[in-house]
Amino acid sequence: MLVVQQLSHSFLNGTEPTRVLIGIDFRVERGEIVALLGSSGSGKSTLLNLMAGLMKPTEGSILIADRKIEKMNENELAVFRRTHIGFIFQSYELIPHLTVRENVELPLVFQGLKAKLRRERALTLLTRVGLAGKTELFPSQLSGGQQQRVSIARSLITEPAVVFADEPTGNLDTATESEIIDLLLELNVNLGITFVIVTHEHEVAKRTKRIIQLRDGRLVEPGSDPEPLAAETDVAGADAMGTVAAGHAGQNEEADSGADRRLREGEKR
Ligand SMILES: Nc1ncnc2c1ncn2[C@@H]1O[C@H](COP(=O)(O)OP(=O)(O)OP(=O)(O)O)[C@@H](O)[C@H]1O
Repeated sequence: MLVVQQLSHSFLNGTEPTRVLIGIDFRVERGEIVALLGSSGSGKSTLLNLMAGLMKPTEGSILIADRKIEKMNENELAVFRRTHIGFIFQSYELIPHLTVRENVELPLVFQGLKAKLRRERALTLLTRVGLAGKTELFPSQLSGGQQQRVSIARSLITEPAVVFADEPTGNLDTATESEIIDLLLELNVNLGITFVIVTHEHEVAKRTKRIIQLRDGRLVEPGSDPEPLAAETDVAGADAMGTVAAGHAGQNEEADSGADRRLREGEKR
């Protein structure tokens, strides 16, 4: 399903390569929900960027749905991300001048799906995440927790093989954080969605069935003492993944109607 094999990555700082990920090996099976836990600087964002194909690893391999991410070219990656990977960001990354429903429909516009079908699927998912009465509002009319529910519905609309949630509760208060994790767990159990939740918070990680912990670029062996983590938020990760949403703009030739065009233009702004 998701297989990370002997993954290492170095950044070139001046002439000296700095290794930030070293020999990472793990797999996430279909229908699993796992937390990728690590303190600031442990390498979470780098690993997420590699798994999403935003960077090529120095060594090793990543398979998602039996495709080798590091072997794909930019066009193949763009299509693969749109169809096989869902993203949930700390800062939601919703398009402000599109309605809640239009935001959720957006990934399907790029797949050329007919408006009626898109609408039906978006409404079904919005009902599923508890937003049946909010579909024609704009993101700014919703609370942070509700905006994150929209972003969760959007991440599921293409029925991706895996959903990467990058600090999904980083902007939320404790009670709302708990509700959002409840929703992810429920979607995992009842719809079989595969989630990888990237977090620096033990409280979030320990609610999942399995924790993959990173420390200084290496995986911590299960059973070893967890390291206390700094209470910092992962803005860098959300920013990096924001380029995924931005990367969609201009890649659509299939859409047909005025509504499609409005959605597309909305995303380019
Ligand atoms: N483009 C880059 N060039 C050089 N070094 C980098 C680059 N990006 C990240 N690093 C370094 O790689 C290490 C891991 O960074 P990364 O952002 O992956 O960690 P993180 O666990 O996501 O941290 P945070 O939670 O603070 O975002 C850090 O030491 C960081 O300074």
